[in-house]
Amino acid sequence: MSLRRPPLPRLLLNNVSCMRNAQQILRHVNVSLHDGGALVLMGTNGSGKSTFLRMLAGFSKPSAGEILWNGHDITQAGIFHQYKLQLNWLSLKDAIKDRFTVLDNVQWFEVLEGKQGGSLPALELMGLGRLAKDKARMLSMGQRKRVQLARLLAIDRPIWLLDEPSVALDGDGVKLLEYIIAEHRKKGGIVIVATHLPIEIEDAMYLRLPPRFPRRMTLVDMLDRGG
Ligand SMILES: Nc1ncnc2c1ncn2[C@@H]1O[C@H](COP(=O)(O)OP(=O)(O)OP(=O)(O)O)[C@@H](O)[C@H]1O
Repeated sequence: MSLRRPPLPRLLLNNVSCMRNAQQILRHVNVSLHDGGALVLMGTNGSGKSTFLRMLAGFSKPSAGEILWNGHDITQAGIFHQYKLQLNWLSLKDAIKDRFTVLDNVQWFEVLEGKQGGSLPALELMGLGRLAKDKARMLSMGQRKRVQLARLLAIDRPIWLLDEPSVALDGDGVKLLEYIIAEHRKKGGIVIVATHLPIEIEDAMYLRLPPRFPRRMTLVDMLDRGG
């Protein structure tokens, strides 16, 4: 009988902490993700969800602990070079150029990736096929978010880091988002989502980040008391 070692997690956060502006934002976070895994980050405003994603994207480094990809520390230059090619990052800043067409706004990302032919089908899946030739300045907020989601599909990298991906989406848009996340995971992709809004992701791990400051009385509390 051969004893096989369990596979390494694709991503492992080992006792990770993170400082910003000399303040401790994240403390002792431990997470392991295998192919097809999903993690949902929840927490109040300022609790550190975006900081968590930024650290995974390599924009900031852990102040303690380590982030391992295939068992290698992502902060090592040679490893980071390979690791960053695995990442697809969706943030509140959409990097959409208003002067260019909706299709161009997806296609450029695809071309930079050395790929072709995926942009129009991705826009069609997101319900924007009809607008592909229009200038991006015509888009509503929800449509801009759908363009960002079309980019995820056209670029097609394994690790998705999604910061508030459902903001501005209508009900159908959220269903589409949930669908593409599920399909991505079926192919072995990993999805990490920071969100305030409810999202259905089967068998996802949930990490609720603690508030960073004691909660003070707010206008909402006063209104509640008055009612
Ligand atoms: N560029 C920065 N420099 C220093 N501190 C920052 C910076 N950006 C954010 N912070 C601080 O880090 C903390 C966590 O911010 P972060 O954006 O990660 O929270 P969040 O959970 O994503 O919040 P939200 O729900 O409002 O998006 C906040 O207290 C914030 O003041």
